[in-house]
Amino acid sequence: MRKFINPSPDIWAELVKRPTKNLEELEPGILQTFQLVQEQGDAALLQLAQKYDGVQLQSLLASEVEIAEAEAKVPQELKEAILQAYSNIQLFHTQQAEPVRQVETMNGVNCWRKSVAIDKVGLYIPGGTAPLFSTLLMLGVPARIAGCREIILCTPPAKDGSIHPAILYTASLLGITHIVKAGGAQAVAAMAFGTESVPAVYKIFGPGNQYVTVAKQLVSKTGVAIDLPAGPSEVLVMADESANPAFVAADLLSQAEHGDDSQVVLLTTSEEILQQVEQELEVQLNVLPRREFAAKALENSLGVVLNSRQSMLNFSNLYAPEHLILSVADFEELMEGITNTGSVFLGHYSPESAGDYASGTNHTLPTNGYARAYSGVSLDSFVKKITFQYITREGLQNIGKTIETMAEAEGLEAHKNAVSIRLKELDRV
Ligand SMILES: NC(=O)c1ccc[n+]([C@@H]2O[C@H](COP(=O)([O-])OP(=O)(O)OC[C@H]3O[C@@H](n4cnc5c(N)ncnc54)[C@H](O)[C@@H]3O)[C@@H](O)[C@H]2O)c1
Ligand SMILES: N[C@H](CO)Cc1c[nH]c[nH+]1
Ligand SMILES: [Zn+2]
Repeated sequence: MRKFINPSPDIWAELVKRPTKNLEELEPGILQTFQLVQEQGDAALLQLAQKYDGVQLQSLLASEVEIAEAEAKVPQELKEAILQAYSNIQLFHTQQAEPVRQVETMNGVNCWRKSVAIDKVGLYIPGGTAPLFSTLLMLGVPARIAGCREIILCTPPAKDGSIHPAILYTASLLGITHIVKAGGAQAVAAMAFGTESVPAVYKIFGPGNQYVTVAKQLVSKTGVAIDLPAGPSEVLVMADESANPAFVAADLLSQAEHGDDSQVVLLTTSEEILQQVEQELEVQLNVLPRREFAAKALENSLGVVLNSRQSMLNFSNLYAPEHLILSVADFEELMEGITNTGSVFLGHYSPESAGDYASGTNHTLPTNGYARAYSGVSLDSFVKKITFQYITREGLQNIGKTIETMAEAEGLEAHKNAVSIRLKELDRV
């Protein structure tokens, strides 16, 4: 962890930069992948599965037999946990549905907005180093609530060509049957452009490593929509003297273990807490199965002592972390000052893992500072909001003059005429 004691605000902008490669470095390789997929379709996906996932696939699609057999391979305890998480995520996201509200802006001028599902969506489920079936719940549940008709799932295959049974089991729960064994930029390209086995979709969802995230950003220039840039995981913890150093270290490690390009940040008003957390990190890191990823991520991470709660807040808002934990005694006031983050965890007993798996909130969240302007995935991500209006004869007489005046001032006579022609007819009757 890189340590800073009361760093001058002049260097904060430098400190909040993430350790990820930039777009320019990754772009040429990803554009080559796009071209290959566009030219060769399924053949390119098979070739790239061999190159990047080290597997020679017999088929790109998971078969009905593979999907059916997965259920028996998932332990009962895990099934129950998945069902509990499913239910909480469903409850939280169902409440996000907006009722249709008709507003009469003037007498006879009626406006309303309706949410309509995006017809064809593609879900990317990371699987490079860990099979994130929890991500399938985070994307599949709101897609189902929204009513998306066609759901395509892409996830990288394991070295033996299989897909983790928990991903297949979760897909079955969600009624998703079009499961493609493809990862990385090639999966994103397949869902954007279509191949023989992968129908092109209207919007691509899902987190992933830097290749996946940059690929999504690049395809979004070609007409397909994307949810948000959700790259390598991050957490920022603000800790005061009341924090438990072992809890804080555990929270930092929980995101550091995602990958060596993850970054975690500790902000504290106490040098002693920083030291204690560092000691705890060492103890807990050594027994983690994914300690190599976590150790690399920690090298890129920050421990910063600041002299006030307000400074912690200012730094955090500038950093705009994917996840923010307030490990402080009285979080209420601090909470009100938060402006930039994906998701907030309050107090000493709200670990970030709760949001990753089961509390109900969505874990697909903006990283790399994008939380300054983006929100995480929600039910809204899977719908379009279409506006409607119905103007009565009386309504047009009420609003007509306003439209005519504005159209004339913009020099758009045809716009004005569309109103005038009707008003003249109404004057005649
Ligand atoms: N922000 C969020 O909401 C969120 C949620 C969950 C996970 N994540 C992040 O998702 C990521 C998962 O990463 P992962 O790698 O385990 O799985 P992944 O599925 O995102 O990526 C694996 C794929 O990357 C491609 N790839 C790997 N090395 C490559 C190379 N050198 N060149 C080109 N392509 C290459 C391969 O095609 C491989 O199939 C982690 O960074 C994690 O932090 C983020
Ligand atoms: N922390 C990740 C989002 O950044 C989500 C996740 C899935 N599984 C465990 N964690
Ligand atoms: Zn996580």
